[in-house]
Amino acid sequence: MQKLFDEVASLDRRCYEEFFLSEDILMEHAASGMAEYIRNNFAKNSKIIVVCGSGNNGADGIALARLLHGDFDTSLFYAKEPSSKMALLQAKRAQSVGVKESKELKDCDVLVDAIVGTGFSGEFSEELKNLINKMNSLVAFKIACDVPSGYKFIADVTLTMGALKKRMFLDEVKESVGEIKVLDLGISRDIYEKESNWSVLDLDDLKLPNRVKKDSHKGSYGHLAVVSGEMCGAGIMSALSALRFGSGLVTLVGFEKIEIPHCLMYSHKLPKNATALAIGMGLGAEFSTLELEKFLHNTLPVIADADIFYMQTILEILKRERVVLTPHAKEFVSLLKITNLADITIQEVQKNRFKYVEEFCKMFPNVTLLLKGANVIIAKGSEFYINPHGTSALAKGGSGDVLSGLIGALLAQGYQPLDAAINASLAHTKTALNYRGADFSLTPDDLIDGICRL
Ligand SMILES: NC(=O)C1=CN([C@@H]2O[C@H](COP(=O)(O)OP(=O)(O)OC[C@H]3O[C@@H](n4cnc5c(N)ncnc54)[C@H](OP(=O)(O)O)[C@@H]3O)[C@@H](O)[C@H]2O)[C@@H](O)CC1
Ligand SMILES: Nc1ncnc2c1ncn2[C@@H]1O[C@H](COP(=O)(O)OP(=O)(O)O)[C@@H](O)[C@H]1O
Ligand SMILES: [K+]
Repeated sequence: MQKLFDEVASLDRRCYEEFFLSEDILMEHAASGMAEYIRNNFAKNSKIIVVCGSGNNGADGIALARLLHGDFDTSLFYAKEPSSKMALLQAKRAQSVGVKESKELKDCDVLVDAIVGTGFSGEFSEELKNLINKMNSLVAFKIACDVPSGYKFIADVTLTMGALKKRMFLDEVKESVGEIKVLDLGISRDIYEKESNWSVLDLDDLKLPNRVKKDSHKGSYGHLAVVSGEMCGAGIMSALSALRFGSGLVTLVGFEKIEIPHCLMYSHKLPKNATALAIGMGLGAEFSTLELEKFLHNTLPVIADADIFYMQTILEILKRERVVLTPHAKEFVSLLKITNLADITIQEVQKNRFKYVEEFCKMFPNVTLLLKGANVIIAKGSEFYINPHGTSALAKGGSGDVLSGLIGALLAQGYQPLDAAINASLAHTKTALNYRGADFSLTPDDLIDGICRL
């Protein structure tokens, strides 16, 4: 798990004021970290172009060019003339050791974007927009210095300074950051960072529901009841996922007898020994509100998904002690509206995912919220996690039903809701990553099958 920060300027300030590390020392480490990455990954004399802006992000880039000069065919391209104190100093140093300046951009081995970093806000001029488009079109391995400039540069890797920034994990930013690596700034990252209630999950954080008890039987591993609605395939996929993820028993609950796989059970009533309930997937208009509420006359932990976010019944579910909600952005819009928290568009949610998740959790501190997307947010109370390991292979109808089944399985086996959501989400994305077929071909059945190889 790695911590996430809204801003790092205050962490830098602490370095100057409490650790007596100057801006120059920090910058030299930032540039050395980037140089080390290039030295480790590219042959001597490779052609490197560093595109620099006028501020300290540009200064990082100029320092990098100086460090590589002599061992690599390095040139500096000034998108804007240096203007910050450090950029002017770095330019003087680079010039005095003979770093070349280039007036045109061409294909190369490595293209470094050091136009702007975390100090930039606002809009680029047309000229800079065109320059970034040109950079994106070049054939080169692309490195973003600290952050991709304006999140418009499309990087293969972002070498970020000191700590991870939250903004890098917005869904739309996933398009531009590439792989993210954190560089130390002259002290260990553990000392550089402060406390944060936001973290990024690592795949290694996954704890599987491995069976350690020898003297056990199916009843030892819980019983998930999955409410089966109009689109019964959704419930079946959830139920099969739950069985694969260790739930001792899984029953589909509905009014109509449907064809189901032989490993599942079917009932018109909630089983007496159910230990968790999954509700919402493929629900459609199958049940009246009254009928739905019958399923909720108990204190079972609940995983609520999909259609339930458009129904008033969700307000009852929110009062429960153990509950996980798994909306995607559109369903979250409805949830925010029903709860009177906000009346906004999907675009507004996507631009402000962190803010609305925080507001929702403040209002419903008992609820575990999992907001789906390219980067999944999982939150409860004042604890916030991001799972960035999913890929667009998951962008297919039914992927979410599998996720709800995985969460249901862990709830049924006694996991606390936040742990259930975190571990199921990690299992979901790890299974997709393990898939060996073409990325467009992953089906919910492949996901369910892949659970057994975690
Ligand atoms: N703090 C530290 O010790 C450390 C800092 N570090 C590094 O510093 C970076 C932060 O540097 P920063 O604060 O100088 O800001 P930065 O991201 O370069 O952007 C500001 C520049 O943007 C420019 N600009 C503004 N509007 C613009 C526009 N529309 N279009 C184009 N340009 C525009 C503006 O130009 P001006 O208006 O002055 O002409 C100004 O010069 C950080 O990301 C990391 O890389 C590391 O070395 C670690 C140690
Ligand atoms: N581009 C993507 N990158 C990573 N994960 C994705 C992407 N698109 C979808 N997903 C994941 O796939 C799942 C889709 O769920 P959902 O939209 O509810 O689908 P459905 O209801 O059809 O099952 C979510 O877990 C989501 O985070
Ligand atoms: K940059």
